[in-house]
Amino acid sequence: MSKVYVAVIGAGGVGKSFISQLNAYALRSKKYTISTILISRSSKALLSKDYSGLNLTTWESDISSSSGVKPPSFPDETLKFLTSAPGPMILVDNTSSETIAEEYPRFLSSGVHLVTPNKKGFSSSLALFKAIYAASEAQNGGYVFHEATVGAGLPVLSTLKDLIDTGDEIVKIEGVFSGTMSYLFNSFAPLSPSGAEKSFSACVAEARELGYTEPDPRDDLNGLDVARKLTILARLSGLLVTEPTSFPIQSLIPKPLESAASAEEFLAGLAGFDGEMHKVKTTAESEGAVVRYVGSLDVGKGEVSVGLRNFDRGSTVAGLKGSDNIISFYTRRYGERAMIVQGAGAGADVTAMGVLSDLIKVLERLK
Ligand SMILES: NC(=O)C1=CN([C@@H]2O[C@H](COP(=O)(O)OP(=O)(O)OC[C@H]3O[C@@H](n4cnc5c(N)ncnc54)[C@H](OP(=O)(O)O)[C@@H]3O)[C@@H](O)[C@H]2O)C=CC1
Ligand SMILES: N[C@@H](CC=O)C(=O)O
Ligand code: NA
Repeated sequence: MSKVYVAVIGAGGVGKSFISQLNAYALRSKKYTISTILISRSSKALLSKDYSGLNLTTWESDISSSSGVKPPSFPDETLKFLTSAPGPMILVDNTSSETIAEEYPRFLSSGVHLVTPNKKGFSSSLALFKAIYAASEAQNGGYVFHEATVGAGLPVLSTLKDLIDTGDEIVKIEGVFSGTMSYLFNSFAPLSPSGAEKSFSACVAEARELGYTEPDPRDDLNGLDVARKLTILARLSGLLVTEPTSFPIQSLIPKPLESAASAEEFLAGLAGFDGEMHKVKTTAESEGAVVRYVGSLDVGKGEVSVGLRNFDRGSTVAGLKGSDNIISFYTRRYGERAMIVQGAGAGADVTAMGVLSDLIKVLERLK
């Protein structure tokens, strides 16, 4: 059995589910002994100082007991602890922290492998994106996988890689890229209404409760989350978008709430603007359509667009359910009839599945 070390930073919705899936995987694996040496939240952490491994069944009560300690400083103490592990080391970043993402090149250069659903490293400055891949590709660099940064566990980035690696040309990628936006419009403006009409703000509260939104739901509603996903797809397709804000993004944040001091203040004020979204919905209905939030990347033209669009009631996009994403790849080989990936695009379990499958990809590549 090969012994592999894992450090988990971020144990919220996705992180908790990831740890539970990792525990089950470790128990059934006949090939790898997995030792989890760090689980860290923002102010409490569990460390296995002798590298023997933490208990993944009791970690949640352990971290809030006296075993929970102040997290090691990031990046210095964390990097030192990880690189002193007596075997291959995999860092799992389940936060949405930009500060952590900025240090990925340092960890990768030190031979630490990285898997993450955090979009920040791959969709902020182009310089950071390039530095991450350069560090990974350098001699003794760690592997990097981030499937869950687009479409959660759906095989979006692996599909894109397969298309490109086999010599296909990406023409256009379009669809519904946000589980939150999908849920909001599928519930607020459903194809076949059942029961009482729901307000937009009530749907936002539900999406948050279901764990679909970003830690701060304004990052979904301002369109930036979708813009980040399209930036990742664009860059991996060879279109070197400089920032996720380099193209027009339609924000659904009402102007007066742009200055809200916190997510809580924003959510408390949102109901006061339900009338605006109701108007958008009824305008679409009066044209026999439904409104949905979509994105499109035209690689040939170098164009990216993110925002609301009306869809014919018979279209596939109009008929999506729950938090479903749909991503259509138009390529030279797939021509007019796109290759389509569809399914739940947010939620702790489906995202954690994407993160764990990336971790397994790292394991399979270890010598
Ligand atoms: N939810 C989803 O459906 C999807 C999420 N993702 C991505 O997954 C990531 C996690 O999302 P989610 O689990 O929903 O978010 P949560 O807000 O539920 O969890 C975030 C976790 O990160 C911890 N954290 C934040 N900053 C730090 C830090 N500096 N050091 C250590 N821990 C830190 C938080 O600590 P504390 O517990 O103390 O607050 C919390 O445990 C995000 O990047 C998100 O974009 C991607 C696809 C889908
Ligand atoms: N907030 C995001 C989570 C996944 O990336 C979404 O709603 O799609
Ligand atoms: Na994915």
